[in-house]
Amino acid sequence: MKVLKFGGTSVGSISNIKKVTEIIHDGESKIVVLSAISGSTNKLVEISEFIKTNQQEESKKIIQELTDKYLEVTKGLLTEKTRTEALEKYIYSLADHLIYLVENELNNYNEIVAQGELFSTYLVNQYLQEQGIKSRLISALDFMRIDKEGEPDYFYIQQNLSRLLNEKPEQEIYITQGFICLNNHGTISNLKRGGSDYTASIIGAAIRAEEVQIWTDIDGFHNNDPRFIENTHSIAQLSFDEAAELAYFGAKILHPQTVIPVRNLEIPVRLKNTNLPEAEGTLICNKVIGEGIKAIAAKDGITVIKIKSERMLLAHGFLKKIFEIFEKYETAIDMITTSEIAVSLTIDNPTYLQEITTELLKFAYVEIEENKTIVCLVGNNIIHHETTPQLFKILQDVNVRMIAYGGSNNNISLLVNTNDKPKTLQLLNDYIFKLNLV
Ligand SMILES: Nc1ncnc2c1ncn2[C@@H]1O[C@H](COP(=O)(O)OP(=O)(O)O)[C@@H](O)[C@H]1O
Ligand SMILES: N[C@@H](CC(=O)OP(=O)(O)O)C(=O)O
Repeated sequence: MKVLKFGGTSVGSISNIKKVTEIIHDGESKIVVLSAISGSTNKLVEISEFIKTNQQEESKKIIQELTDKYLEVTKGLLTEKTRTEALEKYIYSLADHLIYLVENELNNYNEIVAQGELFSTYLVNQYLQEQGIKSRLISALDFMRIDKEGEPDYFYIQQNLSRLLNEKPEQEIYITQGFICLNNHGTISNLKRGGSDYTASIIGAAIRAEEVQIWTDIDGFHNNDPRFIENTHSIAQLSFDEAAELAYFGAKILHPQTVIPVRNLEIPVRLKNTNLPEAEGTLICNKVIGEGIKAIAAKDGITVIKIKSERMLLAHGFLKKIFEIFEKYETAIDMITTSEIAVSLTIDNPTYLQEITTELLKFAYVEIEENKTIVCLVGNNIIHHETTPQLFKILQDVNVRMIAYGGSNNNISLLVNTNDKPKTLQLLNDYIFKLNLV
């Protein structure tokens, strides 16, 4: 069985839902994971933010926009009166519920942001059934659960998912929600923004799927960020390691954790374009093909912490002391460079920056630099490849704050000012891809 995930844009309009239907209605039994209609999770997050600050008028305006969008898609998609009425009733009671939360200042973020996926799956399932397709909606809240560390609870997921699949076998399509889950207390939670890809790969691992497919609005993984660079191209094949590095370092097309559940089970992940199903897309699997730089990605919102101490010189245990502080505040470090008297490291989550700084100040000088971007070059055995030294030519044109080279054979990372990101991506693109260095 395959698992097919369709993102927000794929379910974001009537015409796209019809394209999704054509793709999934091929006679084979499958699990279909859907995200919320594009833009709706952002609106739900805004509602939650406005509840926090008790901005009732603003919240109600967004609730109205969401209601209008949901009604528009429903009316444009469904033709049977009873189904349309059931959906309309659902939409109005969702609006009433959200207004109730607003008026009573009840900010349950997790419950609010879950509504996008709950609606899109309900709608698409009704549409498929109206088309006479054998489709069944199974709620992610009946099987998808994370433990207290936030990791998928595979035993629970497998048991419950197989029970639900066996309850009504012989469906062509089992639809479920991406992103949402239960936590270890059994209350509603989620897999973090963009987490529907992760849902698909967790399900893929749980059922030992033949393949996990991620359908979006572009024909696979591109060699550079298409939002900043023109004429990027799709990469036919990436190894799990290469894809994981690119996703972690900002390639938005894939949630960073997606490859984790499927890597050891060797379940391939295929990235496909809903608007161009015939395009090959990108196959992510265990095979490593070629050497050298395959793609560039960039991750914003990086903070540098420079820790300086005269006594660092020859002082063993200095780094241990630093790392223990980051461990205490559960803050991951992405890049690190050292000199005789200073250590610079980067974090992408500044939640505990103040607390970390206070503890570091007890034994060192600390400088903080914000608004940095990690630009990451990825490819098999990149650090040994003969063409890689070419990339250092760009250093004369860009202000590079830090370089990580050799931490892994597949990755070279450069830290630059976020303002310089487009220029850096373009320069690298010109040097590497236009000059055909790979
Ligand atoms: N290296 C890359 N390759 C392909 N797409 C990328 C890359 N980096 C960023 N993107 C962006 O990722 C988008 C798809 O991801 P996303 O918006 O999360 O889709 P969905 O809503 O379908 O989950 C593309 O439209 C593209 O702009
Ligand atoms: N709807 C959620 C989950 C998700 O994965 O969405 P998308 O597949 O559209 O990136 C979000 O916006 O974060």
